[in-house]
Amino acid sequence: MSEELLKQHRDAIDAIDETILKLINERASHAREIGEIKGGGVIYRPEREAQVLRRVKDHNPGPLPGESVARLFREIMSECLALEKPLSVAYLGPEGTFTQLAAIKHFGHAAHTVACSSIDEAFRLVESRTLDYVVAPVENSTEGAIGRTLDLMISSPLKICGEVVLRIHHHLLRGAEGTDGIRRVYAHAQALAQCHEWLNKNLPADVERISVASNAEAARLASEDASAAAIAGQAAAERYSLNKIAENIEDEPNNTTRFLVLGHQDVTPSGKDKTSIIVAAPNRPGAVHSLLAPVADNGVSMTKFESRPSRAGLWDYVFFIDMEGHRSEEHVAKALEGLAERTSFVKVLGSYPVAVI
Ligand SMILES: O=C(O)C(=O)C[C@]1(C(=O)O)C=C[C@@H](O)C=C1
Repeated sequence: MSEELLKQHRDAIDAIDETILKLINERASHAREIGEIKGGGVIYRPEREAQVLRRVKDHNPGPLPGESVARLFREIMSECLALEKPLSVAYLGPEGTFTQLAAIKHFGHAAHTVACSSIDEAFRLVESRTLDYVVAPVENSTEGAIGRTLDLMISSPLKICGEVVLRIHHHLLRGAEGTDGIRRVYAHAQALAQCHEWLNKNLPADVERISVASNAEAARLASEDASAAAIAGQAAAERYSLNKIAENIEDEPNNTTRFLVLGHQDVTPSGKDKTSIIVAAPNRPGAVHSLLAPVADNGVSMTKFESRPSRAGLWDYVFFIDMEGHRSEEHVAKALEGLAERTSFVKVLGSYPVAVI
C-alpha cells in the first residue's frame, strides 16, 4: 500500500467535502428563502421533489448508482424542507413498522414520524390538522388490498399526494439463538400469510401462529418471551435488539407493499403522474364495462382496478381505479367527465407523482 497515494486521495476527498458542505448549505439557504416566499402556505411540494429526484437520476454520471444518489438527495431535500417548516407524518405504529420505513423513505429522516395505534387514528390526526400527512399501506404484491385504508378513503376528505413502494423483507427474530424452544410465533396477519410456506417447512407443526396488530408489536412481544419468536423487518429487529434467526423468509421474493401519502393539498403535475379515483356501480351485468368505456375511449391506461363491496347501501360495489396521467391533462380530464356522466358517485382521490425512489 502506498501511503503517499492514500494521502493524495484523502486530501482530495477533504477538499471535495468542503465544497459539498458549502454547496449543500447554499442550497439550504435557497430553500429557506423559498419558505419565506411561500409565506405560511403549503411548504411540501411533492411534484417539485419528484422532479428534483428524477433530474438527479437522469443526470447522474456515476460511478454511484442512480438509486443511491437519489436517496442522498432525498435526505438533503428533507433537511432543506425542515428549515422551512418541519413536517409531521402519522403512521400505523408502534415504532419500527414497515409503514414507518415507508414514511422515512418518502419524506427523509428530517420529518417527524408519529406512531398511531390504528390506521383510523392516523387518518383522524391528519384530518383534524393535528399532523400534516399520513402514510398508509394500500396494497401488497402477494396479499392484495389493505381493506381498511381503502374503506377510509371512501369517506375521508384527505387527498392522495404521493405513493411509496417498499420491498418487504421479513425475518424470524428472537432474543435467543436458533429455533429450539420456539412455542409461538407472533406476526401481523399479512406477514404470517406472506411467510406461510417457510413456516410450514421450517418450524414444527405445533408452533402456534399468533396474529397481532403490527410486526413491531410482534417483535416487542418476542423480546419479552423466551419461548416466542416474531416475524418482522430490520427496523423492528434493531428497535427490540432481537437476533435474526432466519433472513428474508417471505415466500415471494419480490414481495412489495405500496403505500399512499395523504394530506390536504392538490398536487400540480410533475410530468409523470397517476390519478386515483373511486367510482360506484350497481351489480348489473355489463354495468362495469359500460362505466369504464370513457377511460379506454380517451386512451387512458389503468394501472390498478380493485373492487370492494360498498358499505353505504346505495351501491353494490365501489371500484378503486388508478390511471396514468394527471387530472389536468386533457385525456384524463375527458375520461373523468365521461365517468361522471355514467355514475352519480365519482370521487377523485388525487393526482400525484409516480414514485421515484
Ligand atoms: O422548491 C421548493 O418549493 C422548495 O421548498 C425546495 C425543496 C428542495 O429542497 O428542493 C424543499 C421542499 C419542497 O417540498 C420542494 C423542494
